[in-house]
Amino acid sequence: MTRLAPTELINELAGPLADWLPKQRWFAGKDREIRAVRPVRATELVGDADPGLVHAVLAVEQDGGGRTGAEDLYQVLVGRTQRLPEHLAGTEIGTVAGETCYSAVHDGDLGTTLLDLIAADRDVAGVRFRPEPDAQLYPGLRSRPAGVEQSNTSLIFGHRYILKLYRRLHPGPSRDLELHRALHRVGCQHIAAPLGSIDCELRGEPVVLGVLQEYLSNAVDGWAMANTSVRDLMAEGDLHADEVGGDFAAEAYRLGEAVAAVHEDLRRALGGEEGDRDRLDAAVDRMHRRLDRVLVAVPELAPYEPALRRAFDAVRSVPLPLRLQQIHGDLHLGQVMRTNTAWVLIDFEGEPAAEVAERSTLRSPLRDIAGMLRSIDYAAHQILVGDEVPHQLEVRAAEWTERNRRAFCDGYAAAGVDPREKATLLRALELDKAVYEVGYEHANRPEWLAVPLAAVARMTAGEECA
Ligand SMILES: Nc1ncnc2c1ncn2[C@@H]1O[C@H](COP(=O)(O)OP(=O)(O)O)[C@@H](O)[C@H]1O
Ligand SMILES: O=P(O)(O)O[C@H]1O[C@H](CO)[C@@H](O[C@H]2O[C@H](CO)[C@@H](O)[C@H](O)[C@H]2O)[C@H](O)[C@H]1O
Repeated sequence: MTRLAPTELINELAGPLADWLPKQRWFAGKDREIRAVRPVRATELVGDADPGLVHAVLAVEQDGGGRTGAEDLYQVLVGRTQRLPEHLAGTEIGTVAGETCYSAVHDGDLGTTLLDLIAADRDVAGVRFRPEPDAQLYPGLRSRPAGVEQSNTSLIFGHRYILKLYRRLHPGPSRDLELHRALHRVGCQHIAAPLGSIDCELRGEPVVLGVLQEYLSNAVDGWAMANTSVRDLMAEGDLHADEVGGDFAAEAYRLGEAVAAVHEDLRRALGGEEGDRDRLDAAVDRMHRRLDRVLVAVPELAPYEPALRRAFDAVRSVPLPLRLQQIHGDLHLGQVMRTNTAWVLIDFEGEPAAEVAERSTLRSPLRDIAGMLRSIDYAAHQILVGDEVPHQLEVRAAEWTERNRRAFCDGYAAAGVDPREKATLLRALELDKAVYEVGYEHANRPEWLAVPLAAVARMTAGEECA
């Protein structure tokens, strides 16, 4: 079988890729016209069989959004075949030189190739497939794509492994992999064990393309669990949060303990330092800048601006010392999973809004706590969005939130320092997160904008507003 060489294939496929990319959930530049798609590198992983498999890194040039000429890097896996099986029909990208090209992450047999290459510790033309030193891998398992595709694409292998393939690539070390490795080294019980990785060099720098992890096959994510509890409560409008079957407080307590343990493990593994007044001021300045940006996009936030700025400025005079260290950076209920035995934190990529280089700056652990407290508030209040809400249910939502936020802080305090002791900083961090959420919901889920806006209103109630 004579085939186009991989780079030639991707060059020929550039037009169809430009149509296909914006339809993918993980494609970050949906709002800007694509000017060009070029292969930065293309590697044949399966060449002598049908289907074949090509690994490619694309440079996608887009205009608009004030970033004219900006180029982003994306990872794609392209399957190529003479005859696309019916079950893969929806995955087609285009046809080139008589072969149908399709998104290979949907092909369970091609997924096996990735696992087998990691297990065999192979290099293929500069793409390095590595097992972690202590990993015992069983090759040969077929893959299936994880149901939820978000910023990246994850493949699940039986009940054993999950391989996260990063889509938008950022040359340089992967925070997600580095922190998982560091936590695993100190025996952290609240992460999924890292088992392998895929990387290559791009523009002279290493870039992590994928991370293989232990698959938590019996786990439920925290958002789903909290929602079940809230629904149970709402269905029983006359009962209090501690009287209904689905009470979440014991889980919120355990979650607090788990987050404290991960913070302690991060300190043991990677150290920390004491923040000074300058660092505190820089953090406050970042809060103000974020508020400036979000106010432009969402004028509904304007009435709360004076109270928000006061809450941020209050941080300038909080007593030192302030402990800084590596933290999760993007902690919310969707980033934690409950297995039969423990809460596990996933996805240590860091704060989505921050530049990649900035994400590894040492931060206050209170930032993670603020993220989780906001998430508990979200779980109770998003369920009421859009309906004429009976007062009774609003009271129930407030009770649920209060009960579970308290339980979470109690759990954290039992295993570490009580976050409520630093109330001024915690309040400012929560408000900063809520401002971020206002921007996020406005851009992504406008129907949920009311959730963080109402939270800002509640948290600043009683204060003089604009
Ligand atoms: N180790 C794991 N075991 C089981 N499911 C997982 C694991 N890691 C992630 N997931 C599932 O995959 C989803 C996406 O994972 P995540 O790392 O957050 O990827 P993304 O960067 O695309 O958001 C999670 O919400 C969770 O449902
Ligand atoms: O999933 P990511 O880590 O990329 O985070 C983004 O999406 C989150 C929504 O999935 C968003 O989280 C917000 O909504 C959650 C409920 O869906 C809630 O639990 C969080 O508290 C709230 O911040 C997150 O802000 C955004 O960065």
